[in-house]
Amino acid sequence: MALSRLVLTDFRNHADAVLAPGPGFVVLAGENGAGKTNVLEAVSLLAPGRGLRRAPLSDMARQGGSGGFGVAATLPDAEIGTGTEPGAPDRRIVRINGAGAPASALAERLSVLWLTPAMDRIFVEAAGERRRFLDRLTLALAPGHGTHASRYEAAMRQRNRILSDEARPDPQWLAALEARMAEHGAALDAARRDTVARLGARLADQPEGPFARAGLALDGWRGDAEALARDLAQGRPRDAAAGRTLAGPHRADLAVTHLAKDQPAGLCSTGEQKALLLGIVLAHAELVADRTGRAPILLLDEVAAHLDPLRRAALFDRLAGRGQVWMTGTEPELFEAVPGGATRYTVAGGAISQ
Ligand SMILES: Nc1ncnc2c1ncn2[C@@H]1O[C@H](COP(=O)(O)OP(=O)(O)OP(=O)(O)O)[C@@H](O)[C@H]1O
Repeated sequence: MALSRLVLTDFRNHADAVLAPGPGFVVLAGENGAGKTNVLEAVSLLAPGRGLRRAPLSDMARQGGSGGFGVAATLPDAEIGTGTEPGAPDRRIVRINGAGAPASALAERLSVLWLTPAMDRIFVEAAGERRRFLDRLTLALAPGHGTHASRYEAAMRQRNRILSDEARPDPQWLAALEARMAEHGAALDAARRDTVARLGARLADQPEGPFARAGLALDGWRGDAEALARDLAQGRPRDAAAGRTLAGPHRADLAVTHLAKDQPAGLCSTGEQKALLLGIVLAHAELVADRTGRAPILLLDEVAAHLDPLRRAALFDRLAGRGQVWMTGTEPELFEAVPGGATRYTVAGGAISQ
């Protein structure tokens, strides 16, 4: 799976950029603030969700531009695009082959996965970051995952509102919402467990190399739809008092262990944590490629700069021939060991040249 053409219109600091990358490595080099991460962010918006910065859409339209933005790409079998219109900076538009589509439909077209410097703290932050990471991994294996997540959350928001606002909430209304949460919540939980199990098995099979092997487990609520519906019904008074739903798959956490050291990832050094993340992402990319026949697009923001030359060469080796891999760095020299056939761009002040 690779983009053969990417067009940015008024996206961040790129007024009008057209890229025609090859199917393998795509290297973006340039000074701080040149607009390299912006290009990766644009690609990340071609998947469902808020992209790699999780920024509001209204931040993305170029200052001094039309007020809207566009990101369009050509895939082997489709033209896809997303953006906003000048008068509606918060409303996301998605098009597939020229027709309007929900953002969730993008997951059926391509998988995009990223590693950014902001993810360096994922193992010491609150569970939400790790859960989001796991959900992105899961989405690449189960495209319906995003729809289950949004339906679960929509039903939960309604239930929370009724429990907090109504003195005597209608039990039938609550039961209907809880049934919806149970259906989608159980599907969410099952898909996450499946991802953790498959990815865990793949990581366990790998030799201890330059990227640390991670052990994975899903912590938190577990059960089936029936159990979840029962737990929610019993938890009404508790949730009404708290003003939110205190138990369920929306509270799950991905527990990661450094296998060789038998240590929780949160206690590992920053470099070790980065190596764990990289190991998970690489194993996941291979798993997705084997299972779906299409390698995810990988966006590695400033990853090369944090690796010593040996690990850097090992990274390029491992990624060679595994689909489209976008990498950024301030120095072109960081990418000298990238095998031939890479598309190399220089980014400067929002202008991209080859
Ligand atoms: N909506 C916007 N309109 C115009 N420019 C923007 C917008 N949003 C961000 N920028 C600019 O984009 C630039 C940052 O780009 P980006 O994060 O891609 O840099 P980078 O090349 O990855 O840099 P670094 O190496 O420091 O990570 C900044 O100069 C910022 O001011």
